[in-house]
Amino acid sequence: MSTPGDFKIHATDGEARRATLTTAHGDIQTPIFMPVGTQGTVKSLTPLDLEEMDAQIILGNTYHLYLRPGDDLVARRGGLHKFANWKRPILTDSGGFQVFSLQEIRKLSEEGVEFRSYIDGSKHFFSPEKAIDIQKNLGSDIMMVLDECVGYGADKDYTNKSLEMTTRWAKRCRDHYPKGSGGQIMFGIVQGGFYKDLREKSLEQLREIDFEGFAIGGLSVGESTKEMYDILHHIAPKMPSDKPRYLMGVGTPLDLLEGVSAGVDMFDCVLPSRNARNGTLFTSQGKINIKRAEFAEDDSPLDPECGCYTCRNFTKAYLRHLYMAKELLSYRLNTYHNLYFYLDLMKQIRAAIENGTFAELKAKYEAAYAKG
Ligand SMILES: Nc1nc2cc3nc(NCCc4ccc(CCO)cc4)[nH]c3cc2c(=O)[nH]1
Ligand SMILES: [Zn+2]
Repeated sequence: MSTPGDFKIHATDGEARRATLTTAHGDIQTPIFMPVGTQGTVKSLTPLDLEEMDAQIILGNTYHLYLRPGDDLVARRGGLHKFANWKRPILTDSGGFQVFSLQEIRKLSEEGVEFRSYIDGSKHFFSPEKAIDIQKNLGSDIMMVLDECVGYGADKDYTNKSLEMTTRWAKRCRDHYPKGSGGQIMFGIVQGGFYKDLREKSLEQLREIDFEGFAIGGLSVGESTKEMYDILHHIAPKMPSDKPRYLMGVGTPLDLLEGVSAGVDMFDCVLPSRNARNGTLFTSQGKINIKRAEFAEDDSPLDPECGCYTCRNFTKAYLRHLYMAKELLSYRLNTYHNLYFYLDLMKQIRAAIENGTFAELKAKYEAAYAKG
């Protein structure tokens, strides 16, 4: 009988790992991409759509669900799985990043963070314990600790003090929900900004705490791709090799391939769903924007190599028309394709690690996406 948090590595190819992570709502095959369902829904898609494209796990958000409809309301309805009718695993972010990135007005102290609701301006306070209680109410399979994600360009002294508080908060989160006290598992979050020594310090402090997995936070915050990859390759291989490694908020198709090559197992990003809504679509030949006039009478599918519902049933001409007409179906068909593309890329990555051809797969996409 496997236990939530069990992590079994089946194959490696360089630093890349092919593994299985056990959660209370089923096993997850990694490397994995997690579609973002901030408010308990992946915008414009149904759970059936997500199951059809083999989404194994989706991401929800403590900050948003706490403010609306309320984590207590969700708990009274049996938790987020029941409320949203999603039977597979859910990971919830702790809200740290959202408070720091969405809120101008907020007060940070050792106790936690005070902020105002973006909905009605009411005042709220997240302590580490409160952030865990909300995730307990939501019933997510993987909980994230409350952390401070320092902004891009934060100086070394501030970054150092911040990571030390994030470690103290991480300990408080773990103590508030000890390992094995329920079916939900908990990940620590490595901070340290763009300072390699501080990244190592954050990791050394966190690995003392018994988390089922570790995330890399503080990236995808406005830095260049080179700066992200530099930190990524420095810290990912140093993270516990027997536990899942999750790179938060990342990224483009090339970022996913780079992350896997550095030893990362889990990813989430709003990019595929958000870009779908502005007509930017990912294909095996690179990125295209469907609103371009050249597609007005193009009767070919979006991506001839894609097996998704959108590519099997509609032409670029029709998808362009829907976009220009601001039809709701444009969101749905574009989102369906982009997420299918990301999930299929991860499926190709898993197979490539199993048969030792990951480098070739990475080179293929680097060529297709070279123009950025
Ligand atoms: N708890 C926690 N959560 C995080 C979430 C993050 N998400 C990101 N980046 C997402 C950035 C991002 C935002 C929007 C778009 C689409 C439009 O361009 C793409 C990426 N970085 C992140 C860092 C943290 C972090 O340290 N701690
Ligand atoms: Zn498609």
